[in-house]
Amino acid sequence: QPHVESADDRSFLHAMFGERSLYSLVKLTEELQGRSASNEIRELVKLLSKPHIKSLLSVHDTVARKSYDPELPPLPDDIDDEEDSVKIIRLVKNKEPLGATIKKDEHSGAIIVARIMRGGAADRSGLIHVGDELKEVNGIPVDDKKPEEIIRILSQSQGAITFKVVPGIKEEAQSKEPKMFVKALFDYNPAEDKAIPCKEAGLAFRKGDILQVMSQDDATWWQAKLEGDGNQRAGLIPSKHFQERLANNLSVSQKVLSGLRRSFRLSRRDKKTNKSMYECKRSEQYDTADVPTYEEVTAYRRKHGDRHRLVVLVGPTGVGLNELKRKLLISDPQHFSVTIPHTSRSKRHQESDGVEYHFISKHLFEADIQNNKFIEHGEYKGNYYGTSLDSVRSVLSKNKVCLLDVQPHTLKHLRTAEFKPYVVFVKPPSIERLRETRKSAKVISGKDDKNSSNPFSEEDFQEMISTAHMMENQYGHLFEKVIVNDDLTIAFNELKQALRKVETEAHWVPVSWTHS
Ligand SMILES: Nc1ncnc2c1ncn2[C@@H]1O[C@H](COP(=O)(O)OP(=O)(O)OP(=O)(O)O)[C@@H](O)[C@H]1O
Repeated sequence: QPHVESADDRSFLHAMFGERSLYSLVKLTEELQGRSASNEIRELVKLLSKPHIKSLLSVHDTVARKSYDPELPPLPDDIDDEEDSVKIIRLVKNKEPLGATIKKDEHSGAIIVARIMRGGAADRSGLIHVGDELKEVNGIPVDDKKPEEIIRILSQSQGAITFKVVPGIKEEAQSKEPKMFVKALFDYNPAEDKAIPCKEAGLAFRKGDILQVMSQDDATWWQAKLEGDGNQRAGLIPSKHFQERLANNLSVSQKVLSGLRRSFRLSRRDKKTNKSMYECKRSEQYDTADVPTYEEVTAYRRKHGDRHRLVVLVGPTGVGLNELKRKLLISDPQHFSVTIPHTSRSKRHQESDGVEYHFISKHLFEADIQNNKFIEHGEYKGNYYGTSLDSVRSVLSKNKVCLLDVQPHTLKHLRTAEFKPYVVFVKPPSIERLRETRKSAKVISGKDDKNSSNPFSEEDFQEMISTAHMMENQYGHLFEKVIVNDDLTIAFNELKQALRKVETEAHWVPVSWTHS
């Protein structure tokens, strides 16, 4: 043909007509038309005319023609020189949300892309950016629409969505993936949060969860992922600052409420003498000061020969802290140990200094209180009793695991790089289970001086449960492990296993504990 001029075209046609497959196809067509009588042929015709075979062939043809690029709307002929350059973006939407939020600019009234969620569909496309101005969605102008209306249009559309945007000013190139991990110290559910700009974009988490913070660009809403969750998409979480403000407003009402509750039974009793010890001031009990938000953490694994983390047991009186400590000590006396308390009372003759107690003078005891040498101290019948920081150090320096039970308000003083406390909260089971399991247990009463031990009363159980509740509310964010002391053997095994894990496996600790 005269119009086939170039040598390239000619050699292409020559090669195509010389193709064996084309030859076979032509032969096949002839055969099919000529001999329609044969059963095999009829069957083949039937197979080839099935819709899915047809669509397979059609897909093949589309791919072979490379015609899978989106068909863009034609460019308008009369482009106004004054008009900003626009970008036409076509995204195919599946069930996954787009992962972008929009807002109306207060001054210009323009619809602006406010956020792109890391790892979401919009982010992965690389086509939409924060600051882009949205002009049209599927050909519908959006300038005059409210963000909610636009969201409705988006959520109703399926398949390909075409956006017309005016690109915003280019953002700084994203720095490499941030690696800040935080432990959440509160529960968060975006569905119940009135403040969040978009509930669907929120990330729900529980107290104790580890979050990887992906972006802190926004002062009120950070973007984060749950650690260890396969999901690559980040969600919105309240920033530390924002949560602190919220929580501060809340805690005023909480304080009023807690004032109405019955007070703690404050004593940790001296088992030998049944003394009430370690009273704490009411102001101290309610002094949480720092609002629990997030704590920056890092992975930590104890190296062989390193000191052990201090094991701190917390729980309401009578829940079984001493029982659990005793069982641990018996199970491995070489490994576990407890502190020796100080007292200002005089030594009895069957006692030895440094065994039952460190016996010191009242004067020295008072000086030590002044110098903050005690974790807890108290007075009973004119004598002081207390647990010193040095008594903990002494156990740890022998490379033993130190078991300590304290009032929860002392936790914040113990949370240092030196002690790295592993805080276990021992919780009572339901009141029904308390009645069943504690039938033969004795509450060692410190209320009278007669060293009496009585069975638990119904009131003891109720108080145990309400105190546990209160402790969890107020200090729950500091507990790394919660053990319900229902069946003693089960609780003990759970504790022992948790302690072994902490000694041998990597886990999260506050960043400040690792660079000292
Ligand atoms: N799981 C359990 N089942 C049955 N009895 C239990 C259980 N745990 C503890 N007990 C019993 O309950 C009583 C109180 O326990 P324990 O003295 O260990 O409590 P505690 O938390 O140390 O209390 P306190 O702080 O007042 O000294 C003891 O008689 C103990 O044997």
